[in-house]
Amino acid sequence: MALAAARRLLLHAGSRLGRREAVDGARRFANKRVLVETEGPAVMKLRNPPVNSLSLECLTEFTISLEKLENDKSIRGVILTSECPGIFSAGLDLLEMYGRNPAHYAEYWKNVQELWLRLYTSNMILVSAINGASPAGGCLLALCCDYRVMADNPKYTIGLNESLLGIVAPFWFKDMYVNTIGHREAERALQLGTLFSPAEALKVGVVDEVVPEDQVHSKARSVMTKWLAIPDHSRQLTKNMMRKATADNLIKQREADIQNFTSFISKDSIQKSLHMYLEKLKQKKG
Ligand SMILES: CC/C=C\C/C=C\CCCC/C=C/C(=O)SCCNC(=O)CCNC(=O)[C@H](O)C(C)(C)COP(=O)(O)OP(=O)(O)OC[C@H]1O[C@@H](n2cnc3c(N)ncnc32)[C@H](O)[C@@H]1OP(=O)(O)O
Repeated sequence: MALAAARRLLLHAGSRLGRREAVDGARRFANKRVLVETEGPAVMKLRNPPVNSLSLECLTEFTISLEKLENDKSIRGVILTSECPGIFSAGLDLLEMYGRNPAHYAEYWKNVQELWLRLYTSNMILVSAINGASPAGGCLLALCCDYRVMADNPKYTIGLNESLLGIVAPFWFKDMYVNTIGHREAERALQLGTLFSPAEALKVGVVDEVVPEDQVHSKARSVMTKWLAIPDHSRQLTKNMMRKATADNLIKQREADIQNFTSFISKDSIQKSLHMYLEKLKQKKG
């Protein structure tokens, strides 16, 4: 209920902002954690500092922005990137999965599923400009895209590292990984929780291209131009043919997946692992 109300408020605020900024001549709309520019190729920028973690609010704003873009028939493609220096996205917000109650876990997971289904089955062309670290849920966002361009900076890593946290990537994360890099590579990377450097990610196929950091956005734009030259109807039908079975696999068991997540994440042993991981992140500083 609370989330539905927040969603209505955000949609309303979003459309108000949209109108005001359009009057200013800049075609863009924004909510607090997601900025969308629709001048030229549409660009969606995550801005949830310090690390673009996907909190419930961030997920909601992201989903709403995507919905608005989908509803605008003049927008055929979106570049997904980050406004946080050095970070694409740190993935799901660990604080949404630690020390909360089962109802919260269920609500959070429903929203993670919702964003994934919308992104993965989007009719728009999605290109990610990966300009920073992209672990776990950050990698998931990138994997939803039709093409991934990553900055050539060895400090940036990408991959599904869940097993390093003592948690397990859900079957639909795994399915998408397998679809992208093949069964053997996915099996190894998932068990080891591998975070790939840009060069390794390119080699294994997690990303499609690695370019110097200052060229990530221009490359993403030129990729978009190429993809926009393909007729929408044939490209969309082809995308749907490639992705539908994977999305349907979650759709047919969404409720069971929410139950699985809630009971798994509520376990004392899992909460303990998350606590240790969060402590490790804190200690990294000191
Ligand atoms: C049987 C199975 C059934 C169902 C499945 C069940 C459950 C499992 C599914 C769960 C799937 C999970 C997916 C995820 O995405 S989990 C999140 C994984 N993310 C990570 O591991 C990234 C962790 N972060 C980092 O490695 C670094 O922070 C990063 C991104 C490289 C940036 O480094 P740096 O710039 O040095 O910044 P800091 O580390 O100092 O971080 C700053 C600040 O942010 C906090 N923080 C970092 N990441 C997160 C996060 N993901 N969520 C929340 N908060 C995060 C960090 O703690 C610091 O906080 P502080 O208060 O100390 O300032």
